[in-house]
Amino acid sequence: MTELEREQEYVDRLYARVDELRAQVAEELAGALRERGASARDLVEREARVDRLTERAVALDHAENGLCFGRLDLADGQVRHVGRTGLRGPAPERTPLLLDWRAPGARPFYVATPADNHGVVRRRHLRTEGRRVERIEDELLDLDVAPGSVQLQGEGALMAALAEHRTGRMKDIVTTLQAEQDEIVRAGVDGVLVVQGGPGTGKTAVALHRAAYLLYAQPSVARRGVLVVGPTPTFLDYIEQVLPSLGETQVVLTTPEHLVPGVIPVRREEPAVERLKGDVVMAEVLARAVLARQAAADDVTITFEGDEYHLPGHVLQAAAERARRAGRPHNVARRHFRAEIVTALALEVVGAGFRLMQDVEEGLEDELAAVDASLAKNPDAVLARVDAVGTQIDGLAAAHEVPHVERELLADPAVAAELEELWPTLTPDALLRDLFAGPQLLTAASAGLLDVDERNLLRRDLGTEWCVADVPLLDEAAELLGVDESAARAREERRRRENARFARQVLRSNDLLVEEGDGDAVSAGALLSDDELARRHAETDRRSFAERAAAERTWVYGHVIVDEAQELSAMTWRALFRRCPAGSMTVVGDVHQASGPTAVESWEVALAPHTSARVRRAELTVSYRTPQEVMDAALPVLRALDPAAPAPLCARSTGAVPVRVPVGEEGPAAEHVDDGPAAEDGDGDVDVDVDDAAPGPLPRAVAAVVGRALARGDRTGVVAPEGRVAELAAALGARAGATDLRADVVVLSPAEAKGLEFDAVVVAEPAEILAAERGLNDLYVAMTRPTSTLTVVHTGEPPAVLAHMPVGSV
Ligand SMILES: Nc1ncnc2c1ncn2[C@@H]1O[C@H](COP(=O)(O)OP(=O)(O)OP(=O)(O)O)[C@@H](O)[C@H]1O
Repeated sequence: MTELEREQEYVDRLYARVDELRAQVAEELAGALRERGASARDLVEREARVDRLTERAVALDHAENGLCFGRLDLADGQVRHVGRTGLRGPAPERTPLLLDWRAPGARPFYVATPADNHGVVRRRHLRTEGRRVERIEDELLDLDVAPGSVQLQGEGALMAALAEHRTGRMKDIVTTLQAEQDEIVRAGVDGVLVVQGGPGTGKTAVALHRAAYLLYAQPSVARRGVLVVGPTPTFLDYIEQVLPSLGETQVVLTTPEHLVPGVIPVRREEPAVERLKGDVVMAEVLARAVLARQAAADDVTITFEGDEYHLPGHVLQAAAERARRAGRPHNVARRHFRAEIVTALALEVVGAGFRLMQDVEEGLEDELAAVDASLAKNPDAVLARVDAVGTQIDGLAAAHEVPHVERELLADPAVAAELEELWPTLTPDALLRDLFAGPQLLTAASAGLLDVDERNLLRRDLGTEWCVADVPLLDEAAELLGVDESAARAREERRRRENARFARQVLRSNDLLVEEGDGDAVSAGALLSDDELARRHAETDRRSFAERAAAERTWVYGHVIVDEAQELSAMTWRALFRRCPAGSMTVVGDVHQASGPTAVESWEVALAPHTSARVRRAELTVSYRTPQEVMDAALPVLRALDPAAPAPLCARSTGAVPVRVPVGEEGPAAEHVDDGPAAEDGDGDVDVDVDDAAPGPLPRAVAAVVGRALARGDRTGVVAPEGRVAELAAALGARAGATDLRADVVVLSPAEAKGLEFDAVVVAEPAEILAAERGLNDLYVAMTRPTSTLTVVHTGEPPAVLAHMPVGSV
């Protein structure tokens, strides 16, 4: 029997066990669903069991592909197979059959080297197709073991994975995770872990595997889930399969611009506006804007039942001060402010009535005239109050009156309107709209913080739709304003009681509940409290974890992962730390790829305001995407950005030297474009749906290069200056901008290309890319997207940073 056959036998055994478990789970699930249950508690337990079994069934399904991918032979003779999930044999032995890749025992699979072999003699990679073992490949790690005793087979699993054609969907790298990556994946959960690394060093892949690891290893993370923040929706589409393929679903994927549920920004603004809105100064402006809406008046006069009552400014200010105590947000503090003001008013009203009565008793003529006047205005109210206070008015009697008058005050629309004016209920939307559209509000909120030009940048009409940079401001505003949940809580309590009543009826009608004399619920052997009944019934929220978490702005996650983190503004960082106040985050990015208006050039700057968070740094140094030849071509761009930047090391070299294709007025001189090795059977002919009426020589040249890449079977990305994306896409018959990456050819701006990769990349008109605000960074991003070939197509002279590239024959 060959080694391959032996492994096949073992893998067959694993799949047989999976099938057995699946059947078992399915049977138990069916049984659980059929169960009627003797008691209401049984019902509760049954439901929990159904949830558990469903989760297990899903995990077993996810493990189907690539169930087992590794094996460790230890010096003590032990053999461990490593895979996507842990498996044990049947009870009572429960022999370990397969080790979950995240278990501590599997770690040597990723980190053992001949120099530090962690007790491993041999590491074996298994490449499977469905349930069939296609290939095995061994590494000998204990050099003291006689070389003849183990057989090394196959090419490096890593190289095979890296050389594969891309599919437009990121795959997990659980089978070939490298040691420096594994260290990051398994790093402790506390504090912020910043991972800096050049293009293609696996930052995204590692961050996602870290999410899977933490969900497996850290109960606190599993309870609250993980938030993954990526740069664009296209990027999220690109990575969305990775965590499910690792069996993890407790994850919410989002972009900074979709962080606030219900807010869908329609566009970006000028860089200067985005920069200003992203600056931390806006937190202060917003805080002041909220303060300005709280009892801003000096004195007020409130009319109630025809009489005027005066509230001096100092009374209002003192009440406002007390309401704001303990950092209560505006809409919560409002309740306290209102209560105090209403009491003050009620005392005024009662006091006025009391004085009136005294005056009446003293028989002062002019005061009688006042009573007459009052009666004339509102006879019922005055007589009612006189009645209530009676003849023996004193402080006590007046105090009894106060709650009654408070209720009357609150029910009076004019008083309610005055109170609302003094301290309005505000939504984030209203606060920001009023601020940006009202010159006075903005000037007051930003005095000493912003100058006139900056204020002008923020001005907009009341009805303008939200833009990307408004999102963290709306989040900040939501935090400052808070939600007064007292009414909702009261509603919830009513609903809870209603649920308990309903659950009781259901149980009674199913003969599961016997009512005892005192009204307590007694079921066969089990007592169920009202609370439990209500909870049991209320748990009808069948949304998935991700749906619930994503819908709740204030959801606190167990861990937050931020990709392309160098792009985030200070205001976005504040919004993210709110989603994980404990500051448990993995922040990955590359400061040399920083290109947006709010991007930072150092992690210290980005995280400085969050000094309470413990920050650790890690670095990834080897690029697994970018071949050496491509990195060499991009190196002058990196050096122009930062002469001291270390060039990422490359895991492989392809022999395909990137070329530039100059385009004259007439376009490429011939139909043939030599941009690297042609497909084996390719003759270099253009095989792309080129629009013959393509408007100019550049689109024609790009189309020619793309055609050649497609002929090689390469999934191709064209990265072009933003202003040319539509034109080039039209010429190529492709869809422009963020689109389905599974298409053969995609045309993107450098910003849209962030984090993505393609077999072949065509960079169009680099001089225009360089003309953007952070053009060098954009060009560096664009040039480092290919896994295989890079071609730069340009009109005119090449930019200096690309002049070194050899010219492709045209
Ligand atoms: N250990 C590995 N085994 C196999 N493939 C890997 C490994 N590490 C990274 N890769 C692959 O390298 C490519 C680049 O990875 P990834 O996108 O995570 O890099 P990145 O550092 O986020 O890049 P960028 O900064 O350009 O966004 C991906 O195709 C990824 O699957």
